[in-house]
Amino acid sequence: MIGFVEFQDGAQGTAGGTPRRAEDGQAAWPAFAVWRSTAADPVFSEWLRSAAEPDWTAAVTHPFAAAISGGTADMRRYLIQDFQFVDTFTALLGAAVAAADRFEARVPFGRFLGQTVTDTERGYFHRALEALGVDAADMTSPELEPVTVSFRSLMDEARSSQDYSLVLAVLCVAEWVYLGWASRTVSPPEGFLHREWVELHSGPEFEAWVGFLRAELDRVGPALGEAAQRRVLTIFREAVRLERGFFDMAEG
Ligand SMILES: Cc1ncc(CO)c(N)n1
Repeated sequence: MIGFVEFQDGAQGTAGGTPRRAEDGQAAWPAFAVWRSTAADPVFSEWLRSAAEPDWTAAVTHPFAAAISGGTADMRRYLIQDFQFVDTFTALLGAAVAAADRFEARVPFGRFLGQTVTDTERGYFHRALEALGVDAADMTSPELEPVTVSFRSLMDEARSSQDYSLVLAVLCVAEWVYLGWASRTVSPPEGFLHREWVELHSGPEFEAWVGFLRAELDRVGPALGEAAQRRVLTIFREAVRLERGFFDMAEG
């Protein structure tokens, strides 16, 4: 039994200020087999993404994300918390290498893990946190915001499930949402803090990476039974809600 439906998001039932609404119950969304017969773009990843509205659009058009693109966002709290997100995200990428159902699917995860997250992105974090004057303690073990705790719990649930479809769903949300806001950047911001963060999440290579994650969901999702498809939908929606909440948290 998968326990990610309920997770720590504070006594008020919010994550980063985004209320959970009763009408968000997954039963309201049609099954993939039904939805597919009338959808304009009838792929599994689009079934998931459209079920995650309005949080999806709220995340990719979030004022904090727009402020990163515009070079004005105060990155300090956001990057301190995100470094802790990335720690768990990296472990989840390792789970994807382990859980993928074939060699050719393991390769992009391994490549992204080794060449991007643990290399380019790690370097960015080290330079950025140093430039922001973040001390060693806040770099390695800061006080976690509630939304960071919730997001890490969700990723840990997916990782320990060792279920490829669930691991994939969470990874795909994180990367697709980031491609969404970063691609809206009109002109590169001047300072490296904002500019490199946009560059890490946009451009042809990152688009191909998100394209791979979507294609994997489109490949394995339709073959699942209806109950398993619903479990993917539930974790996908929770991840999108947390992406929105993470930007709310960053805004303060
Ligand atoms: C919260 C969050 N979501 C997604 C990404 C992109 O991996 C990130 N760095 N942080």
